[in-house]
Amino acid sequence: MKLLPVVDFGSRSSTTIAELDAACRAHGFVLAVNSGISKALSEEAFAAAKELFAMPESAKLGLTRISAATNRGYAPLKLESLNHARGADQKESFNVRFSNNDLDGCPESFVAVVPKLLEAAREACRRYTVASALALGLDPRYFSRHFETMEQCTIRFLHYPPPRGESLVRLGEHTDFGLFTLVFVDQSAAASGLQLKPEGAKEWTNVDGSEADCVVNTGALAARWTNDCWCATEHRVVVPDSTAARGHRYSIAFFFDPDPDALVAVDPKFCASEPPRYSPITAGDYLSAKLRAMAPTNA
Ligand SMILES: O=C(O)CCC(=O)C(=O)O
Ligand SMILES: [Fe+2]
Repeated sequence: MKLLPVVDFGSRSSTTIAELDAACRAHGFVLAVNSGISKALSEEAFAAAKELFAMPESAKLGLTRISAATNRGYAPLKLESLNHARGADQKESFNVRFSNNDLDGCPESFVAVVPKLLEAAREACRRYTVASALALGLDPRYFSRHFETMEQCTIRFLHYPPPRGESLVRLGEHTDFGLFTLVFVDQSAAASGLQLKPEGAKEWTNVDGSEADCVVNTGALAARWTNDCWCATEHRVVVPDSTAARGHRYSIAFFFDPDPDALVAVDPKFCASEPPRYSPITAGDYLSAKLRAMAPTNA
């Protein structure tokens, strides 16, 4: 596969917009620069996340625990499964949202960086929603108007410890749920291990995001709005080589999910040659169902 295009989130040039559209139609993955989340801030966030995950097990188990209803807090190793057929994911994580975070027991550095990241995420959302609406030939506010409260957006800090002779798949194949996701990977990891498989492809392709701020991928709600013109492509995280197998991998995923009352219905623009593939659903109903399915007990 051709290397992923590097998209400048601040640019509205016709070349950038056309590259974004072409990549999202082909597989839904691009690399971003000028995302709104600076290098210094992502480095500060990784340092804080490493401190959080290095806390003793007993302290981590005392942190607020994630549930499908809140989607905030700590998920211990192997609690969740993005792909049930494959078993538990080899990761622990901590989620924050735009309000009602309970950071009791988290390191000071973590408590300090969360509000900065949330503010930067708001800017990243503004930049990318406008760029993607333009790329699709839609009104510039087509998506951004559904990110007023940002209450369904989530920042997820992830830690994948060295695998203990188990599966080399760290995170099972899945598609993301929302409009789009930004993934930052700690650059000290020898190789990222993030892979994507476009529909119909037989092989997995490595995603190398080292030249950019982060990787951006299209989520299922963008696919629904565009009648699959923009793809929500399967991706996963594997242990890419023996050096990585001894290492810890850290990433931070920003999930941009529209406000709960946003009605996601296929836009007529994408129904010229075929009927809508999806019935309308609110972003609230869609995301709740997905989060319940990912939870360990389906509760
Ligand atoms: O950790 C990563 O690099 C990817 C995470 C991811 O795809 C997800 O959490 O949905
Ligand atoms: Fe994902």
